Amino acid sequence: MAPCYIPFPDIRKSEMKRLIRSALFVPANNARAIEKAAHLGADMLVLDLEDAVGPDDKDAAREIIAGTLSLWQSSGSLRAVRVNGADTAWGAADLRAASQAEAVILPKVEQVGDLHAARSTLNAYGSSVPLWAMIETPRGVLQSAAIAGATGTGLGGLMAGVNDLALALRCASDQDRMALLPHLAQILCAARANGLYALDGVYNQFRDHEGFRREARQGRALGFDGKTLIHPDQVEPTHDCFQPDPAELERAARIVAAFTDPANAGKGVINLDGDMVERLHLDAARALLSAGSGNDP
Ligand SMILES: CC(C)(COP(=O)(O)OP(=O)(O)OC[C@H]1O[C@@H](n2cnc3c(N)ncnc32)[C@H](O)[C@@H]1OP(=O)(O)O)[C@@H](O)C(=O)NCCC(=O)NCCSC(=O)C[C@H](O)C(=O)O
Ligand SMILES: [Mg+2]
Repeated sequence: MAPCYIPFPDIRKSEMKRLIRSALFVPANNARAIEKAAHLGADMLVLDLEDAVGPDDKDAAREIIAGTLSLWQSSGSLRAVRVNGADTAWGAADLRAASQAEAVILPKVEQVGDLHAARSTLNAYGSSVPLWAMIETPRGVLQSAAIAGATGTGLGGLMAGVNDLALALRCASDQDRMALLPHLAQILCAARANGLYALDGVYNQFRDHEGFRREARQGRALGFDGKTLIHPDQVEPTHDCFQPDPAELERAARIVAAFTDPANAGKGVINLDGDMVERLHLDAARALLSAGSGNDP
């Protein structure tokens, strides 16, 4: 399966970036899931050495990284490894073993120094693999602007870790995530300000398909590029949700047509069916249409 590329839907830039709507966590101690993951079409696969693996299995889990990366080579997915934190007994060895991946996910990033430390360790192994930071503690949320600004460390994106965050905040994660929304918005804003990917947190009730779709739509409305996932059933609905729907494309085409109309030549703002539409909306509409067509805006 070939990876999908679209222009990053950031209207300030027209660079081509890989589409990452779905990032599926796959426990490193689950051989069946690792094999199955290769055929699920997720945009990113994350071999998880951290929370999905108990302390007794950590060393064995690390041993299967190279084989898994090779098994996933033809999957078309971006192949990532989530390592244990640098403050654990396993973090340093994990980082070394993960240096051949296409992305390394660092859990519970709380300060810029966490990124610099990981980068210099990886550099010492000759690896320029991009880093992704999970923001999942109150300190991490408060520091998210500084963390996201450390793009010189090869930072590619931020992921919201809603389970750890809700636990640490002692807040509820039900009621449409009302208590988490300000923190999710802060993570999103930090990523957007620095041109990074931003992925929403996981949805634990993997048999509740309607609830999952509702939460995925909410994440998209917040501005996230995609969602982190825990189960194969969540891949397809995520892809459905995180791409422009026909109504959005149709409206974008009408905005472009309206500004192309000679009657509107030179206007900065127009009336389109009772909505005020500005030239910034024109730029966004062009970006959306070219994302749909796979061309540069
Ligand atoms: C949640 C699960 C334990 C459920 O597993 P299971 O009971 O096996 O579910 P199913 O019987 O419905 O599984 C159907 C088949 O799908 C395969 N499967 C299941 N999950 C995955 C997966 N993640 N990737 C690939 N394949 C998967 C099963 O093997 C079945 O296959 P088959 O036998 O052929 O039918 C399980 O889904 C699971 O372990 N999920 C991942 C959990 C995980 O990684 N957790 C840690 C990351 S989330 C996190 O930490 C977020 C963050 O840090 C935070 O703080 O929020
Ligand atoms: Mg976590």
